[in-house]
Amino acid sequence: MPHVLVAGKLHPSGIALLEARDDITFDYVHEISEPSYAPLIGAADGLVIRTQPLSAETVQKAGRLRVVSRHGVGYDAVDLPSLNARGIALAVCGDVNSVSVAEQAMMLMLAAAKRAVRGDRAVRTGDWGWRNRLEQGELWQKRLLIVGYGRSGRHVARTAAAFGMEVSAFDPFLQRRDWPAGAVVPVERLVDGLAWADVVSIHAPKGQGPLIGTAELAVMKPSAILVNTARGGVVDEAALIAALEAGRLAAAGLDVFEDEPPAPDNPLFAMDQVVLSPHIAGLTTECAERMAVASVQNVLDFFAGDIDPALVVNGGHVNGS
Ligand SMILES: NC(=O)C1=CN([C@@H]2O[C@H](COP(=O)(O)OP(=O)(O)OC[C@H]3O[C@@H](n4cnc5c(N)ncnc54)[C@H](O)[C@@H]3O)[C@@H](O)[C@H]2O)C=CC1
Ligand SMILES: O=C(O)C(=O)COP(=O)(O)O
Repeated sequence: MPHVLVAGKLHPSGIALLEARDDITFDYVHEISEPSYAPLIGAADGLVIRTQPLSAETVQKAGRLRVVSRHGVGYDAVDLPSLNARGIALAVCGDVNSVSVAEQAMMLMLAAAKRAVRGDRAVRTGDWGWRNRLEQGELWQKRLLIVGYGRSGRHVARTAAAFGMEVSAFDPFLQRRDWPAGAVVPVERLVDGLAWADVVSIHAPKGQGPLIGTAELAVMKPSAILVNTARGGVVDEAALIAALEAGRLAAAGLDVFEDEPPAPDNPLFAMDQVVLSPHIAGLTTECAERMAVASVQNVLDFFAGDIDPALVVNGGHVNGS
């Protein structure tokens, strides 16, 4: 009988799918950290995992493991080479959280443009005169660059167009022929898009190094806003802090950080031109349920031999092929 390890807190609807099965056993570890689930990995044929690391060392202990299912889509914390070496499939949730991410990106964009943190503080501290300093701005007719034109980037593009924004996107991995028809103009060079944009929203996965560092921030307008709902590390956090401190960038909206949770002395905490959220872009009540159900269903489908191949990242390993 296949045994599933659920590593990290899941919406009860996902757990209910496992409880309903008498042909599956499972362990459930609420804590999101590798040391908390690693001791149980040896018994698992399937693993459902949140954003915590899955290291090569833990994969080595996973003698029976056949499938890893990400609750969510980003898999930068998973050691893919060690899964590939053992023929272990990695599945992601696909399109279940992109609407939620896009809403969060729009919320951060609006909150940064309207200087929501400063406005809130002004009311609470009796600084009513702040309203006439006119730091707050509009999104209407502003230029938005989307970096990474995949599932979440495309939802942001559609929503931003409805706000009256002019939208371009940078995605070097999308062929021109795959570029969806519509008003979104492809940008060939990231720096050209950054120099053009009033707002930049990041929707690309975390790779080897930061996509946006000192040099990229330097070409952005001093009035520009940066929004990151993708991953900490896609934007060089120290470079971002330096640009904000020096007034070379006007504002930022961040859902993700290089260290999560960020250290209490992170300079971003003292900046009220910055609006922050605790990696919740995909974690609305509705979306948490969709991700839990989808990630558990992916494991069940894998054992049944009928998982959607589009959801398996390292596709060649499905069903041991
Ligand atoms: N904050 C949160 O709660 C969430 C964060 N995420 C993050 O957002 C990322 C994107 O999610 P989706 O849109 O669903 O993924 P996706 O795979 O649909 O789209 C990502 C796009 O980025 C492009 N890309 C890859 N490398 C790039 C580069 N160097 N420059 C520009 N574009 C590049 C790809 O070609 C692809 O079109 C995930 O990898 C994940 O890290 C995703 C969901 C929730
Ligand atoms: O989908 C993603 O990549 C996320 O960041 C959300 O993942 P999580 O809810 O932390 O498992």
